[in-house]
Amino acid sequence: MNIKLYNKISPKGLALFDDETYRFGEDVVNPDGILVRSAKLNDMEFNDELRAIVRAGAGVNNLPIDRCSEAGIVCFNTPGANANAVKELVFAGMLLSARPVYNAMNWVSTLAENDDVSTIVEKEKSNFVGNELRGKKLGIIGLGAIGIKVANLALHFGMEVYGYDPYISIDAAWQLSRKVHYAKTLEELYEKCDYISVHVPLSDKTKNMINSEAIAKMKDNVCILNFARGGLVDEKAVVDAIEAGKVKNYVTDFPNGDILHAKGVICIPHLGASTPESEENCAIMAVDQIQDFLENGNILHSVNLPNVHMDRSGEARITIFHRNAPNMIAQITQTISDKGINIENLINKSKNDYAYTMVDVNSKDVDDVVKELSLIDAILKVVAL
Ligand SMILES: NC(=O)c1ccc[n+]([C@@H]2O[C@H](COP(=O)([O-])OP(=O)(O)OC[C@H]3O[C@@H](n4cnc5c(N)ncnc54)[C@H](O)[C@@H]3O)[C@@H](O)[C@H]2O)c1
Ligand SMILES: O=C(O)[C@H](O)COP(=O)(O)O
Repeated sequence: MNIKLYNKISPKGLALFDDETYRFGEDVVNPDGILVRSAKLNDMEFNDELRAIVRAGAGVNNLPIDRCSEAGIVCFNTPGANANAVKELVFAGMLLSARPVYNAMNWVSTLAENDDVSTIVEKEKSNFVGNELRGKKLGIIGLGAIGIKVANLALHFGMEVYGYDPYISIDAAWQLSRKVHYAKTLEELYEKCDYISVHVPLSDKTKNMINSEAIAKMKDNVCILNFARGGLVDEKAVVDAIEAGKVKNYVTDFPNGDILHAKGVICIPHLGASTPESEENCAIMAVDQIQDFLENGNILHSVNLPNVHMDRSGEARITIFHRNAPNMIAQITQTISDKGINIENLINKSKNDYAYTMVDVNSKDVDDVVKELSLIDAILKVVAL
C-alpha cells in the first residue's frame, strides 16, 4: 500500500509501518492513504484509490471533509496527542504577556561585554516590572483536550479559572478539576477574566468569534491568547482594541503580515505542537489508525465516520462507506446473499449524514459482489480486505 506524506511526520511513527506491506514518502503517487499535518489539502484532487487521510494532530480545517465523505474517503485526526505541548506553550505565552521578558532580554543583549553589566542591570531592571499570574482570572473557551489541561494547570499557578464549552464531552468533564468555574455564557467569562485563551476548532460557526463585540464585553487590559487558529479572531478588531488601550496583548501562534509588527501582539510561529514528544505521539497514533483501517477496516478517531471495530471472522471482509439512508443494510445483505455468500458477521454505525458497514463473509471470491455493491445508489466506496 502507498502512503503519501505531507509535512514532517516523526520517524518514530513511520517506523511502525510494516515495510513488506507499505511504501511511504513525499513522492508516492496514487496513494491508498495520506498522512498530513498542517499542509492545506482543501483544494486537492484525490485519486480513486485513496481511502484515508490522517491528520497527525488536532485541527482538520486543512482537509475538505465534505468532499472526502462524498468520495468515500475516511478522515482521521489524533485527538489529544499534542495537547500537552500546546498547554505548556500557552503558559509561556501568558508569562510573556504578564512579564516583559522579551523586551527585557532584547535590552540586556544590547549591553557590551566590557560594560559593568551587573550594576547596569540592577539599576535598570525596574523598567521591566511585570505581574504575577497568581490571583488573576483565566477564561478558557473550549474545554477539550487542550482547554482542560490549561485549566487544570492554571489552578496550580494560583489562578481562578473559568471555562466555557456548551458541547463538553463526558470524558472531558471527568478530567476537569472541580475547582474550575463553569461559565454558562461567554459574557460571564468575558466580564470576569484577565486572560482569555481560545481552544476551539475553526469552523463556520467559530470563525471570528473574538470580534469587536466580544472584546467590548471584556475587562480592560485583558490579554487574549490564541493557540487554536488565526481565523477565530478578528485581528483588525484586536489590533484596534490594543491601540485604544482596551486589550493589553494578543498572543498568537498564527502570525501573518498584518499583525506581525502590530503593537502589543506577541507572535509565535505555530510552535504549539512542535516538540519531539508531541510529534511522536501524533505520528504513532496516526500510523496505528491508518494501518488498522487499511488492513482491517476498523475506524478509530475519524471526523466523518464513527468509531467502528469488529474482530475478524470468515474468509474476507467487505467495507462499505455509504450515506446514512433507509434500507441500506437490507440492500447490502441481499446483494451478498444473492451471490450465495454467507455473512459471518456484520456491523453498521452512522454519524450524521454518513454510515459505515463491515461485513465478514465466508468466501474469498468477492470481486463481483464488490462491483454490484458499488452500483447501489448511496454507496460511496466499497473495499474488500
Ligand atoms: N497551536 C497548535 O499547534 C495547535 C495544536 C493542537 C490543536 N490546535 C488547535 O486547537 C484546537 C483545539 O484542540 P483540542 O485538541 O483541544 O481539540 P478538542 O476537539 O479536544 O477540543 C475542542 C473543544 O472545543 C469545544 N467547542 C467547539 N465549539 C465550541 C464553541 N463554539 N464554544 C465553546 N467550545 C466549543 C468542543 O466541545 C471541544 O470540547 C484544534 O481544533 C486546533 O485548531 C492548535
Ligand atoms: O491542529 C494541530 O494539531 C496543530 O495546529 C499542530 O499543527 P502541526 O502539526 O502543523 O504542528
